[in-house]
Amino acid sequence: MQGVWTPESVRAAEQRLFEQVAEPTVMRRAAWAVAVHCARLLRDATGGVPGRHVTLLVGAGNNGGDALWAGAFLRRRGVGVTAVLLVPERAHAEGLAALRRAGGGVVEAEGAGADTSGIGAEAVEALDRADLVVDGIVGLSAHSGLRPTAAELVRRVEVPVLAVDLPSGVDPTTGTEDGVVVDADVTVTFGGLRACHVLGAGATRAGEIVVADIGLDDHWGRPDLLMLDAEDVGAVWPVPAPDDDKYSQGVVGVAAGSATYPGAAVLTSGAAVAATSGMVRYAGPAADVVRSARPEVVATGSVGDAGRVQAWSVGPGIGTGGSGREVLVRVLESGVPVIADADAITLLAEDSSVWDARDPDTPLVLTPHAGEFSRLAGDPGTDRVAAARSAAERFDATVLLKGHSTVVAAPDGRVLVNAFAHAWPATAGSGDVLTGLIGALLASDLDPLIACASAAYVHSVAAEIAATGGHTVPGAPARDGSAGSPAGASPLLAALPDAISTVRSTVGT
Ligand SMILES: NC(=O)C1=CN([C@@H]2O[C@H](COP(=O)(O)OP(=O)(O)OC[C@H]3O[C@@H](n4cnc5c(N)ncnc54)[C@H](OP(=O)(O)O)[C@@H]3O)[C@@H](O)[C@H]2O)[C@@H](O)CC1
Ligand SMILES: [K+]
Repeated sequence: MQGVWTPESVRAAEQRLFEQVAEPTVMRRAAWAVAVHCARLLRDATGGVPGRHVTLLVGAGNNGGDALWAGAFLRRRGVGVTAVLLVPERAHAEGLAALRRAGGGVVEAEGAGADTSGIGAEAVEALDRADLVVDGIVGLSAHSGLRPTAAELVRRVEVPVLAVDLPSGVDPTTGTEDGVVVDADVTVTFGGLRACHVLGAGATRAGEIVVADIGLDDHWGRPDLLMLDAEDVGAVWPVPAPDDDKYSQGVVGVAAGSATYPGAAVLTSGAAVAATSGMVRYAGPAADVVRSARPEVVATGSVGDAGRVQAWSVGPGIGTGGSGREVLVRVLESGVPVIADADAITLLAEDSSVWDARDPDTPLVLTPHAGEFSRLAGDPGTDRVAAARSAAERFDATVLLKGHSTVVAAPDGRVLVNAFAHAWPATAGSGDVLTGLIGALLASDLDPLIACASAAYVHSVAAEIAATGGHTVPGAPARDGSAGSPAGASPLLAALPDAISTVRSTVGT
C-alpha cells in the first residue's frame, strides 16, 4: 500500500524536516536526485553525459531552485547547462549563483530579439540546443494554468523532459490540467507521492515517477490517500482453503439485464463467477440466457425466488422504469451488502423513496461514472476526491467514482485511488464486469472499500491483458492506458482469471 499526500501535508512534513535539517541542505538533496536522473535520461537518449546540453526552465520559486542546483551539479559532469528564467528578479538566488559559479549559462525567457510569441532569441537557441529539458517552472505552489510565456516555452519543447516534483500545468491537489501542460518522461519527486501523481491528467503527464529520498520519511503524517499495489490485492483476494466449499466463499446474487438486453446479465454474472470460487445466483428476466452462457450460475426469474445470498450486485441493464425499481427495492431491503451500479444509481438519484428500502445496517456500494455521479450528488467538479468523500459521507455508502483514475471513498473518510487510466465510457459493458467482481468480493466479506479498490485493480490488469494479449507486464498496468488496442467487455471478462492469478502470484515475492 502506498501513501499519497496533498500539497498541505507535504508542506507540513517539510516543515518538520526543516526543524532538523537546514532548508538549503534539503534542497540540495532534492536537486542531487534530479541531476542523477537527468544524467540517466541523457545517457538513454544520447548514449552519453559529458558534452550534452540540458536546458532548465526556471520559474519563480523553489521548484526553479531545485532545477538551478541540479544544473550546477550537472556542470560538474561536463554537461552544458543553460537556465531560461521566466521571472528573472524572483529566480532562486542561491541556486542561480551556484549555477553561475559552475559555469552554466543564464538567459531570460522574454529577453532580447523576442519573436511574435514573446520568447527571446537566446531562449529559443537554448531550447534548440537541448538534449534534455528540466521543468522547474512551478511545483507545489502552482495555481491555475501556466502563464503565456511558460506555456509557449513548453509548447516548443521537442526533446525528453524531466519534471521537478510535478509536471508544470497540472493542479497539485487534483491533477487536473488547464491549458498547456508539461508532458514529462520522468518526474522526480521527493519523499512520497503527491495527489497529482495519481489523479487526473497528472497521473499520465508525470511519466515515470521517481520518489527520491530527501529525509522526509520520519516526518509524514497520515496519508491523505492510499493506493493498493498488486501484492496488496493478491493478499486479500479470496482463495479457497482445502476445507472450503462453494458456499463458504460467499454466495453473490446478480440482479442485472433484461430479456431484451441480456448482455449485462451475462457480463455481471460471468465476472462474479470468475472472481471467487463462491456461488453465483442470478435473478431476472435473462435467466435462460445466463444459464446457457454460464451453466455454473443458479438462475431464477426474480429476486424473491433467488434463495439466500450474502451480497447483491444490482443495476446494469435493469432499466429505470417500474420493474427496475421493484428489483432494486427488493435487493435493498434484503439485509445483505449491495453494490448498486448503472440503472440502480439513476433510480436512486431520481426517486428518493427508493432509499427508504435500504437496510441502514448493511453496507451499500455505489459505482457511478461522472454523469451518474452528477445525477446523484451534483457535478463532481475537478476535486474528485473531495466529491467522492462527501458523497460517501452523505449517503453512508462506499462510493467508487469512475474516471481517468478511479477514486474510492468510504463513509469514514478513507480514500483509495487506482491510478491506472481507464477507458470506462469507451467500452460498453466494462462497468458490468466491475459490478460482478465487487459483488463477489462483498459476498466473501471483504471491507467494501478494499473490495472496490481490489476489484478496480484486477479490472485494470484484465483490461490490459485483453488489450495487449498479455504482452506487457501484467500486474503493473500502463498508467496511460496506452498499451495495445482497446478491447471489448467480452475479452475483458475472458482475461479475468489470468489477471487474478497474475496479481496473486505477486504475493510474497
Ligand atoms: N522548501 C524546500 O526547501 C523544498 C521544496 N522543494 C521544492 O519547492 C517546490 C515548492 O516551491 P515554492 O513553494 O517556492 O513554489 P513553486 O511551486 O516553485 O512556485 C513558485 C511560484 O510560481 C508562481 N506560480 C504559481 N502558479 C503558476 C503557474 N501556473 N505558472 C507560472 N507560475 C506560477 C507563484 O508565484 P506568483 O507569481 O503567483 O506570486 C509561485 O509562488 C516544490 O514543488 C519542490 O520542487 C524541494 O526542493 C524540497 C525542499
Ligand atoms: K515542475
